[in-house]
Amino acid sequence: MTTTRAFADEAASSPTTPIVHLENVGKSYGNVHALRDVTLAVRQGEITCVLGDNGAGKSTLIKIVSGLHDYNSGTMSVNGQARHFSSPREALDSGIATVYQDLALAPLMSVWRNFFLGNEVTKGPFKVLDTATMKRIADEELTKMGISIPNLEQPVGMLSGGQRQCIAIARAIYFGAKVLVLDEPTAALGVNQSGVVLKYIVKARDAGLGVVFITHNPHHAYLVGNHFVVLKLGRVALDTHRADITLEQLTNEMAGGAELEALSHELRGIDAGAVVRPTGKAGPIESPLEKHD
Ligand SMILES: Nc1ncnc2c1ncn2[C@@H]1O[C@H](COP(=O)(O)OP(=O)(O)OP(=O)(O)O)[C@@H](O)[C@H]1O
Repeated sequence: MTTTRAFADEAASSPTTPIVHLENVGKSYGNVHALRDVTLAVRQGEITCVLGDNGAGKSTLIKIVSGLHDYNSGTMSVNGQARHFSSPREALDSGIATVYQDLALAPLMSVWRNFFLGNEVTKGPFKVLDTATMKRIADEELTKMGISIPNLEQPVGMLSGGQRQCIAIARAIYFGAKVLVLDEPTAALGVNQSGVVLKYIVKARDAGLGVVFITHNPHHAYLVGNHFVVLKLGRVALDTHRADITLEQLTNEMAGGAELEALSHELRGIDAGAVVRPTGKAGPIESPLEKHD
């Protein structure tokens, strides 16, 4: 039967050593510098929120940590050992599980099949799929996490986006992830579903995992985060802990307080209510249905 994955470097970690530590990491795509001198410590039992606007470098950071891309400079250590992953499988074997927003699960497969996808339980000399065991474990594990899915035979494509994220999180925890990287898990969700997903992010943290929560939403980050890192144009613009920042300050940092001030200065004098017609003259827009003699 499939058991929890073993981690070769586990003994090297201590509660104070970051599980994943990026130090002055840089990544370029040709002459585009996606990341420069990025330092980030991910610790067990903490939710590290990585925030940033479009193009800040969040996806590039995920790709490095999850083994999709290598970095060009600096160091990434996992449990105290410098690593260059050459595949996502290597990252997974080191305990780093990444849940992507859209690619978390296979939509046409059932809940229990998805739970075991890539880690199927087999039995006997011919390695026949042990369906009964997989269904039982999936049911037990989802129940343990408080995830209520009435029918595990249902294709996951029929579930809500929030439920799919929760199943992917439960699966990563069951298969022994030490670090859970979540790529904008609440970006496509409404308020209620976001709340459910945030609850399971906290459960993952409370189960002792180091969670990396990538988001551009400071409100979601502040609801659950212990540690906040804001990326801007590939650099770390802020690295702070919950005790040292308020939601208002974090929101302001994300909104680019200084940039917004400069923009509002530039926009002063522009009449936001004005309508510019194709002729260039301001005035009310004529309805296309209006009759002209
Ligand atoms: N494969 C690539 N080739 C060239 N440039 C890239 C590539 N991937 C990303 N970039 C560039 O690197 C920078 C960082 O991009 P990245 O996708 O990491 O940012 P992001 O914070 O995830 O943005 P978004 O929220 O829009 O996805 C951007 O300038 C982007 O155009």
